[in-house]
Amino acid sequence: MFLFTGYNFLNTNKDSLDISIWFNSTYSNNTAFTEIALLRVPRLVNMASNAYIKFLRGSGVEMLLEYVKDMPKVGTKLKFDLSSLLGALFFTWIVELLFPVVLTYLVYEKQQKLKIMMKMHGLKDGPYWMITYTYFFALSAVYMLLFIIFGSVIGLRFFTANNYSIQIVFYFIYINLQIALAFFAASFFSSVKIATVVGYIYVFGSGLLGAFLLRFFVEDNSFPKGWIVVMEIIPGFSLYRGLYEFGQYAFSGTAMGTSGMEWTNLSDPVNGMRTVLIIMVIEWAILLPLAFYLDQVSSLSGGLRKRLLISLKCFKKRAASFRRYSFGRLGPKVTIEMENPDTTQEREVVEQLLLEPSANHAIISDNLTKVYHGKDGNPDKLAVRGLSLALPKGQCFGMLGPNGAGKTSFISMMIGLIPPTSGTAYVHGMDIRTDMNEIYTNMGVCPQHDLLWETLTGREHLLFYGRLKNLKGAELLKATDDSLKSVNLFRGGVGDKQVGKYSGGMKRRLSVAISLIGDPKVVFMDEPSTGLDPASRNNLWSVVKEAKKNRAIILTTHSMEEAEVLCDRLGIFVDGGFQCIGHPKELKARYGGTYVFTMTTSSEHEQEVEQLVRRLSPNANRIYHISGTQKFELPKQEVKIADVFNEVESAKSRFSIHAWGLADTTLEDVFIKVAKGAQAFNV
Ligand SMILES: Nc1ncnc2c1ncn2[C@@H]1O[C@H](COP(=O)(O)OP(=O)(O)OP(=O)(O)O)[C@@H](O)[C@H]1O
Repeated sequence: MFLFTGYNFLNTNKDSLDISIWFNSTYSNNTAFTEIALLRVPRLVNMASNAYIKFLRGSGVEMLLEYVKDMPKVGTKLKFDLSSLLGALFFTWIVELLFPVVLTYLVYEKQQKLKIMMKMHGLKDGPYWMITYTYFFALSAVYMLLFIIFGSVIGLRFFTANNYSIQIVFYFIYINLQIALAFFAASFFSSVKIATVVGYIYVFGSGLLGAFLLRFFVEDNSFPKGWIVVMEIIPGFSLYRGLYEFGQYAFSGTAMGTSGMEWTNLSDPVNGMRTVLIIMVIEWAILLPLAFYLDQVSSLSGGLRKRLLISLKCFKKRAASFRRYSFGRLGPKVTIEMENPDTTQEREVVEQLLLEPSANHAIISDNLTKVYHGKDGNPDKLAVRGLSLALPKGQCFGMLGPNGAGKTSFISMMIGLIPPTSGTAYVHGMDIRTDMNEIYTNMGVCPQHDLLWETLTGREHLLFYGRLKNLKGAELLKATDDSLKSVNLFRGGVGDKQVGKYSGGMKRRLSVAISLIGDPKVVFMDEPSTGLDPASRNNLWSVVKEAKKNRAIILTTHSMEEAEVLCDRLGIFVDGGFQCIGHPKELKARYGGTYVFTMTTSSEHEQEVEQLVRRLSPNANRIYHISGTQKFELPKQEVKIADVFNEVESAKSRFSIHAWGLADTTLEDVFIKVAKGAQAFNV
């Protein structure tokens, strides 16, 4: 830096010194500024004072105290733009704040399985990405626009000095890169909490490192420029560098009285903006397809794991479609000791259907198997053992089974939530391993746990899923109203309340309505009536009864009553396989060829009760006995109901009977018998 100074000694008599000093500065480098320092001029005054003393007292005299007096000057307004100095770090943080917002939203949809739910109802990957990307782009664009407008309105040179078109191009490219980065990062997270923490650490970390590390290297002329470019590959750093350049040009403009960055300045050797723009465009073009690909193959998405190698997938798809319906069963046959006759019969039907396809069958499960691989030294768990099932249209099939039997695992494979370990299933002839996207367009799902957006209303959910099922205009509005009415969410504007304010039962009914909207031909319902009060449950049953007329429904339930009311066929599922399959009445007849006789007396008459039962039925079997209450199974062929009444009447005259009853076998009795037989109650 050069300092030019002019002295005009106006009066130098013995009494007073009158002097004018002019000063100005240049920059050390005439290609562009490198640094700007505030000028300090007391030295000039001291030099003039020294010269005056020497003039009066001789050249040997020296003024002892130097630098004590500031330069007298006229009052000026300090032109100092704080934003230009602080800007880079502060504005990096402001711009980057959108990153954790986008990331958290994407991971939330994945964690809550909302994304897979949307896919299950027919939303394809392409439109999902386009809609989500456009939404975040619009959000970011509005945010950045307000950022520029606000900064300009309050007059910060950081915004007003630099050419607006450069700023707009820079922010446009950066927000695209930031969204692509969020999509990319979302593939690696399955927990919203962790994603949020990591997102904010990235924002603050990259800003601070940019300000204290990158900036240091940028300003150090000896640091290799190539390394700076490598560092700027990190999007937070490229953002920092761009904002740093805006700040530098705006601030130098302040000092020099010129404007900030113009397009022509992009070719300045010290201006890193052009490199940053190029890096960001290339990175965006790489990150976006990479994120899409990772989303497809990532198992963390909670969805069906796609084949990692696309070529392998294509090969398998071709092979599978070639084998479909021609080679019979796929996958290794699971050996099941002493397979029961119902299962064997169902397996044979499936094999026949694979050889001679029938358009009448909506669902064919062929030897479907699921093994959960044990982690941390735990053994593998065979959750579904080579399940074969053929379900014609218009039938509601019920899966009953104790907890942990494998019902949810079976449904999850059928709806694409988890991949089968071996075997497969066909939905209207389409393979669940390869054609899930096509299957989704004709499938309705009511999952075990409600997958709903807390902030949307019930009606909005139905409108959204209705649109996914290609309903439009008046047809969509009618279907939505009908759906809300059918599940009792129409009256009193309940359907227009946010789902976050719904009770558990209301959410359940909405989930059922969603599974049926758009007339899907195959519907899976996992414990649909869980948590419903009796009135709502009855209402739901009539909805399902109506719905099953022209579609195939598979439902899992723990309610025998529900199974009996709704299902045309039942399978009792124990320890990964069916123990029996049949119509509820048929199962009751088969497994329940007995009446259940119950009598409660005082304890001293228990013996007499047992004798009474033996007289009625010599082969009666006592199944329950506790403090005076006994329960017996009486083979139907040995017992006449009239005899039972006569015996009880005559017993009443001999001892006191507190209560008694005779009941036909219920489905619950069948269930307990079958499940007990399979020794499944150790779960
Ligand atoms: N992700 C998993 N990893 C390991 N084991 C699992 C996993 N999911 C389920 N299991 C095990 O597989 C078996 C079947 O579970 P599943 O949830 O399919 O049973 P379910 O019949 O639906 O039970 P419920 O009626 O309680 O919902 C259980 O023993 C369960 O512990």
